[in-house]
Amino acid sequence: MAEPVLSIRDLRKSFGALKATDGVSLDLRPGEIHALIGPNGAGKTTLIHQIAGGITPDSGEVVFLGEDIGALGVAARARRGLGRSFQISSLAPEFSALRNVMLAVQSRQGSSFRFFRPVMKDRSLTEPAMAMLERTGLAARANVPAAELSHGERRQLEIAIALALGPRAFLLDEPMAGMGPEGSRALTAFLDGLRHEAPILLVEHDMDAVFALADRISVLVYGRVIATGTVDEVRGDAEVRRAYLGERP
Ligand SMILES: Nc1ncnc2c1ncn2[C@@H]1O[C@H](COP(=O)(O)OP(=O)(O)OP(=O)(O)O)[C@@H](O)[C@H]1O
Repeated sequence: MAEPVLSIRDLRKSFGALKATDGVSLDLRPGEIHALIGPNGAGKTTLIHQIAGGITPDSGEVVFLGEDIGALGVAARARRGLGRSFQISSLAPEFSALRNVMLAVQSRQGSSFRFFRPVMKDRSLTEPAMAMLERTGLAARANVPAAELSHGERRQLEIAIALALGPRAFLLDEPMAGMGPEGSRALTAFLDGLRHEAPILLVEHDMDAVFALADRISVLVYGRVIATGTVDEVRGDAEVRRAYLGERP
């Protein structure tokens, strides 16, 4: 089997007496969507932040592309190709959608000797940025300030920005949140194709999306992975049904 792109080994994080991450190990393999599901407060977001670098674990390892990245900060992990799109947006609201993506393209290219050229006329920035907006279905809204985009459009923009950074893996925390049924369907189709570009660790409450997309699912309950498997394996797992799926209407 191909080497995992991302490996988490025995990660632990407590907040006081609460074990938010209680010995979590999981892998993200090339080409896969690995969904992380679990009830509210199970520790999904805390885990994602430890992988991205925003929260320091008490112990355990995060290995990305064969390198232990535990000592690196958020920006250094992003530069290594850990792409993120979070519930909390990092867009520049007054800038157009295009300009927001251009900033990402620029940070990837490095910005030497750029200041002599008017940025919006710099085709080495506008063309790749436009291509990303086209891929995420936002090209027609390129000149609209991020602040005026709808919630769903901002999600598309965040993904365009993540793509512009040339990710080797994606961490997506509830990308479907706040999307209408139409938006969820469109985003599901988009993520379906994206896995071949970079594998995705997907935290998501929308079970239709999870069951449609996931190659594997890990179920987190009280900071522990109680099951990992294919959709069918996880749906048929008695402990999962009891702890999580069974309690849903
Ligand atoms: N900074 C913090 N200080 C103290 N407790 C925290 C902190 N961050 C998270 N927690 C607690 O850790 C547990 C896990 O929270 P987390 O947000 O990771 O869960 P989650 O699975 O992402 O939940 P949800 O599905 O509701 O987003 C919760 O009990 C939460 O209250």
